[in-house]
Amino acid sequence: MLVDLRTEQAENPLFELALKNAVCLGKIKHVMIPVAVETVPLMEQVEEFARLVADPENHPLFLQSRGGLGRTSSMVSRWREVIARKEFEVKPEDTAKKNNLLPIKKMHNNLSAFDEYKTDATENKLCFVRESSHHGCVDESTSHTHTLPSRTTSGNVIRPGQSSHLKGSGSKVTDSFKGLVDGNNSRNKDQDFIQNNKLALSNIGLEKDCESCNLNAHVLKRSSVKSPFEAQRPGKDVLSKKGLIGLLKTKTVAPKCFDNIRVMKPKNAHITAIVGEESSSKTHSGVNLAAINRATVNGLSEQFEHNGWLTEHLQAPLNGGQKFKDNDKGDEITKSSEKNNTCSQEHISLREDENSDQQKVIQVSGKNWNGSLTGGKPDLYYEEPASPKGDMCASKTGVVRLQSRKKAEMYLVRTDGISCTREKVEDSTLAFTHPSTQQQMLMWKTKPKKILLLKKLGDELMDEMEQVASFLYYDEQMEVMVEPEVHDQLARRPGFGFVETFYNQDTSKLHESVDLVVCLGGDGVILHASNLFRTAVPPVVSFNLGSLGFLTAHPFQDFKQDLKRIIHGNTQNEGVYLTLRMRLLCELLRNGHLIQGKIFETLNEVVVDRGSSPYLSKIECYERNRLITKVQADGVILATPTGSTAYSTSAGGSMVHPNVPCILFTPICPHSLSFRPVIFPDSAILELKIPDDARSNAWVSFDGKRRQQLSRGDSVRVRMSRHPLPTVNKSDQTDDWFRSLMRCLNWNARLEQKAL
Ligand SMILES: NC(=O)c1ccc[n+]([C@@H]2O[C@H](COP(=O)([O-])OP(=O)(O)OC[C@H]3O[C@@H](n4cnc5c(N)ncnc54)[C@H](O)[C@@H]3O)[C@@H](O)[C@H]2O)c1
Ligand SMILES: Nc1ncnc2c1ncn2[C@@H]1O[C@H](COP(=O)(O)OP(=O)(O)OP(=O)(O)O)[C@@H](O)[C@H]1O
Repeated sequence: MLVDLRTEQAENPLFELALKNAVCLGKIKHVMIPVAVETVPLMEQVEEFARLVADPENHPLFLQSRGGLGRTSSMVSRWREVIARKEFEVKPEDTAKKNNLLPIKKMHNNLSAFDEYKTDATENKLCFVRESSHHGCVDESTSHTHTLPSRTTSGNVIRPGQSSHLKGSGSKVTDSFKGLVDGNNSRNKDQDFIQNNKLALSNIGLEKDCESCNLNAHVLKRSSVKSPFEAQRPGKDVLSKKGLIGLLKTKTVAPKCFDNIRVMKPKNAHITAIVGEESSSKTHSGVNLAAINRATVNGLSEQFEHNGWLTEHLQAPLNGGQKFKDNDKGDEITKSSEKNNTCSQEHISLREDENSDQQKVIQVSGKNWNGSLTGGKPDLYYEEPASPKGDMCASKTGVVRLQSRKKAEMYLVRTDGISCTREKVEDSTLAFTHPSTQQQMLMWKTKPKKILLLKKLGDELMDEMEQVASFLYYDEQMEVMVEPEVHDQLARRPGFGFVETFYNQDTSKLHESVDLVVCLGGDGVILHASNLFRTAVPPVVSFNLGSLGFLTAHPFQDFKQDLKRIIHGNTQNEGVYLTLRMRLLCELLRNGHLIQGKIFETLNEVVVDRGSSPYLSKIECYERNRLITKVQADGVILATPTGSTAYSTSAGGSMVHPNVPCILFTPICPHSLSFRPVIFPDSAILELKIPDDARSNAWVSFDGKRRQQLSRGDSVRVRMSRHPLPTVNKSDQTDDWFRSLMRCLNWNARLEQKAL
């Protein structure tokens, strides 16, 4: 069976022809699960795929799209999630025991969506393999923790192929899958489903590949990783060059040398497409994808005329019935056996009736095709005959010279420590497909209900608090929650009995009930809000009632209209923009061991300084256990992009747009002229340690609070937190940021130069 994810036309008309014919002859089942380019498959589509895999009648099964666009890998990785989740649902107790996991309900409480997929689908191993999908190969990857966003695409209908035995399977699919998920009495069916899918998974040789290329370094034991988020961080040796090279060695990839004719060939298949001539084709074991006796090549001539290579090289009329001649020299294009591809004696023949442009004939045949099998799995390959080695080109002097137009081909291997993908670089051109950071928009799926209203400390701003609270309760029918100290005052006032509160001592569950946080005050209130939410933070909207208010984008006088827009935005089909502000997760360590309860989330920065000691502080700085420098200074600031405009700026650090994923490393008065602030990527894991030979202890503080001493041998380990603080933009993230720079820091305010 061929499962086809394409929505676009195939580049290669031969492939389409071969496929149509094979389907008509009932030699292959062709199922379309269309996924638009640069989107990921919907869950129903993945479930449909899993169902197809579960049916042994569909084996061997090929999954194809077009290369380098990520659809096959998304499908495979989501497919694995489905199997894993399915397995967990079927035998939650066994699986949970095996993995030391919480039952799924409890997991819901404690973990986020992608945590839920922590199962034993690959026997606690995560390994990564992906064949280049440019070659229509079976594509494998295991990004278990990747919960890809589901997107609505047009034409998500799952269409069975023309093959009669597939007719009507579309509706059955959903039902049967539903049965598998819901019914207790379908337990055996469930187990078959899982078993068959797991079998298919092992058949594509993931474990084998890992072993064969000595990829132990890339295999993570899931059970040893407490949080899947942690698991996403590359371990020390996960990115080892040796491992990656080993992985690549096991993969054979046909060279791309013939851009405009690519013929997809399965193992042992014989592809022939002939107009007006009978040609027998053998049926081999395995998928008979392209076994074609006869095909009408409608419109082929036109397509070929527009296709570079052929247009250039096949202008001369060719003799009917003759083997295709290379230019006028009459050489038959024959590709001899290549060691790696074991593709021997394939012929590309193209015949054209001398007198008619309309009767171009193309014949592609391959003998002794062995395909390229890695770990026993079937691959589809493009048969790529030889192409001309260079291009004729006239120089200015009129001399015609031969210029090579072929650049070295390359792959891009990406890994996040768990999964690994290998992509062939199109036309050897390294390019970004999209920016890595984008503006985020908040749209409520259901209307928000509960609002946490915060104000700056003290008796100030009680009137403003009343105004906002009554607007939210009486006009917008919201539940309003305030801090205990404010509650003591507000709840006593007539008409404010509705306000609720919480226990300051335990705010760990606060994020589960609060939909939106409204802050009244300056930047300090937002820092305070950040401190209240140690894990996930609801969206925060802040009205400026402070002195500086760099982070408080909304003027207080607009509070009614802004809150309405935020609360009802989605019903008018327009969301509000958010800035996801990165926070830092900081852990205190003593002699390399975590100190219980000493974990902090900071929005601005963590500072290690000399405190009241008159001596220079000596701080060792490590990045992933690699000593990067010994600081001799008043201290070091590790700041987020949000914090870059606070203390870090005062110490000479750059001001960084809040959407840039990075960590700033800024020294405070370093006693070395060469020590300049640097910026690390957000993947950095930094550690600031007080060495044993330091003259004195140091101090550490988090957003200017929770200050504590660091003794010799103590350290603070800092990394990006998985929980950002989302702030609602007044306009958008860039506009808000520059407005704050100008309003609060008088950025680039200078009397303008007069004209001469
Ligand atoms: N020399 C300095 O610049 C210096 C010294 C100590 C602390 N701070 C900053 O103060 C922060 C704590 O703030 P606080 O309100 O609790 O103390 P605070 O009352 O001392 O306020 C410090 C000032 O920093 C401003 N500020 C806070 N976060 C900011 C940000 N992200 N961008 C721009 N300005 C910001 C505040 O508006 C306030 O005016 C610390 O996180 C630290 O960044 C700065
Ligand atoms: N509800 C609160 N509970 C406890 N501390 C708070 C609360 N609100 C603010 N703070 C703290 O009070 C201090 C002053 O906060 P404020 O909102 O006035 O900001 P600020 O830092 O002075 O900023 P700005 O310069 O923008 O006015 C900060 O240290 C802040 O962390």
